Amino acid sequence: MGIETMNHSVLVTRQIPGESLQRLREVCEVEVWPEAIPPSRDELCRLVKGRHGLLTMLSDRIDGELMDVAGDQLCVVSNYAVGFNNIDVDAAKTRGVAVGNTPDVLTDATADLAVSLLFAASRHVLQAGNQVCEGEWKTWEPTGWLGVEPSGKTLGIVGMGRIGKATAKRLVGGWDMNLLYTSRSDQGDVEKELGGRRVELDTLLAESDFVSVHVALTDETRNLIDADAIGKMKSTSVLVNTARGEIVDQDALVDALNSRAIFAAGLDVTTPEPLSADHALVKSPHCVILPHIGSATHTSRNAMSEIAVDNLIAGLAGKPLRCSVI
Ligand SMILES: NC(=O)C1=CN([C@@H]2O[C@H](COP(=O)(O)OP(=O)(O)OC[C@H]3O[C@@H](n4cnc5c(N)ncnc54)[C@H](OP(=O)(O)O)[C@@H]3O)[C@@H](O)[C@H]2O)C=CC1
Ligand SMILES: O=CC(=O)O
Repeated sequence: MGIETMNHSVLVTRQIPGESLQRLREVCEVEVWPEAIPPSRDELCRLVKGRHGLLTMLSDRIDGELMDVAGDQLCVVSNYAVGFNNIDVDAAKTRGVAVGNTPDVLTDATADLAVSLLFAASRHVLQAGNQVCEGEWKTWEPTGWLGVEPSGKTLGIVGMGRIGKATAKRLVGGWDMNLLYTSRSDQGDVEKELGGRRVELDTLLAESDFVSVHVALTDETRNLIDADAIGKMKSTSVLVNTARGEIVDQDALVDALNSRAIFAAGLDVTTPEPLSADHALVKSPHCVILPHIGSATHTSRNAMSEIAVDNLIAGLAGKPLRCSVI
């Protein structure tokens, strides 16, 4: 494979962890964007020209225009993520460009983070901790920092995919929660294992004490959790989103948190990313926001590097990708 691809040129849009880039350098010419901040659109357009392969991130918009700028020789785009809403897959299909992602290896890490956010939001973990850091911890207060508990309550999983299932497994098994979920596809195995019930979104929102969002971002799921949807939630409920910011209407969420229409929210994803420090959600005492760190463990990120590089090498050689989204 090395001989066939040796004169191929690949752009990697950020440094990635692990040793896998070394493998890539053995089979083709590699340029890695050296900075932590992603290349601008103009920079990306300049950098993709003449490349055979791209190893991209969520913040890189890979559309038909960019593929055309790259040129006809482009044969593979390998996304360093399981989500691939930043890539125009139809445009890639039309141009015969293979598209890969990194599923499974980040499922546990992301489900762990969803559970962490659920607890952080339910128990004011961030805000209470900040009180200590700011020297404002005066005394033990019988009525201070009162939160809500998941044990024995109802969990609503929006999108019973890999991460949705892993999150449900943790919370049903560990905290004895009752499970409701939405899914387009039949999930008989989940119901057998976890005893859940598949329901319409409206029912899930109305009956759940904790709602965790795990659908992929598509045209159908953009703003799925809008003002109307949030309006159906219980005033004591907690919303967690580790999927994509665009799935939740943030203005509606701000209103709901400010008016105490829901109890709290925990977000690993926002629109835009990064969210400015003066955004109402960041300021809200009822919201915990993390900087999109769902898959950020050594194990997951190293494994994602391996898959992303395997995808790229296979695509350059015209072979089926290890994990293809097309
Ligand atoms: N915060 C982070 O760092 C991370 C975030 N993510 C996000 O989590 C998402 C889920 O990942 P993963 O569980 O591995 O993916 P899966 O593909 O296993 O699950 C995606 C789910 O989305 C549902 N879905 C897809 N399209 C639609 C639609 N149009 N309408 C309704 N439901 C839809 C699928 O439903 P069905 O089964 O019916 O097709 C499925 O349940 C990723 O797409 C990504 O955005 C992932 C990893 C890390
Ligand atoms: O958001 C991360 C991903 O892998 O998708």
